[in-house]
Amino acid sequence: MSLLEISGLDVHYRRRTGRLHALRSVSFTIGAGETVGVIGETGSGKSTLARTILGLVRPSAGRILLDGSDVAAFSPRQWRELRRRGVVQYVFQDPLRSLDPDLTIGDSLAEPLHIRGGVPDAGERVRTILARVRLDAELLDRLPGELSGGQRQRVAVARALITEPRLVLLDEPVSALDSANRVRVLELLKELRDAGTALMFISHDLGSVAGITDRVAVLYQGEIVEDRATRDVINSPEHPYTRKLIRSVPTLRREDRRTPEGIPA
Ligand SMILES: Nc1ncnc2c1ncn2[C@@H]1O[C@H](COP(=O)(O)OP(=O)(O)OP(=O)(O)O)[C@@H](O)[C@H]1O
Repeated sequence: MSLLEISGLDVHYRRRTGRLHALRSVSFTIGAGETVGVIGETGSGKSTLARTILGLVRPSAGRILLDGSDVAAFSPRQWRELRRRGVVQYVFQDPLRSLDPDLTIGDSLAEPLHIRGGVPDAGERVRTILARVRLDAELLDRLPGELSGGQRQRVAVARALITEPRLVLLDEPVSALDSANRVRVLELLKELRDAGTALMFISHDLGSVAGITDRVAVLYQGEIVEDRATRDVINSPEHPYTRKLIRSVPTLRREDRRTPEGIPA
């Protein structure tokens, strides 16, 4: 059974000018421990998909089976309970959105454990997770505003991991970082993947998810137009929109590759 199984998902937004059909009959799965990319240009519905999986947007139709439960039909109370268990976590592009500016890093990291309750060794877990993202324990007393952008994103990743989630949704997790920090955060996410956590990478840029994902789903105007192994999508894109996306990433273009190592795993 898949960890996440979405079928026939429709999302509408009400706007002054009428209803906007943001997701159209989206069906999509993520297996336990799988790493999947969702790519598409701005406005294609990527964040809407993530927000719907997190219970922040209510779908107008469809099913979202998370670990076997249909969360699309959950009441607010059931959602609170699900969040408390920390089965699904998320990391946004801007770490300041994931972190409370008035909480120290230590308190921010411990908060998901306190919300869940019954975790006696929270302090120890916080120090362990900080070491795992390779940050110094001296940062624990600082506020998010007193960290660099790269450090903040690593804290946001650590906070998402502290409840040992089975699925982490990552919305452009490295696009705001410089290249050194980008490499560090991607390495950390690869470790996570190798440890068996399922990851859903959202990005407008196929190039930034190609090296880390097993599969890629391409979202175009609210519809999934392609969903296959990353390597196949890059080597033989089926949809014209996917071909356009690939042409926009010079390092992925066939004619630019000189060695087999250039082909993303
Ligand atoms: N709360 C909202 N109310 C009304 N319309 C919305 C709302 N959120 C998103 N939309 C619209 O829904 C469509 C999909 O938006 P969404 O944010 O999911 O796209 P996206 O692919 O994540 O874009 P980006 O890459 O720019 O973040 C867009 O047309 C957007 O304007």
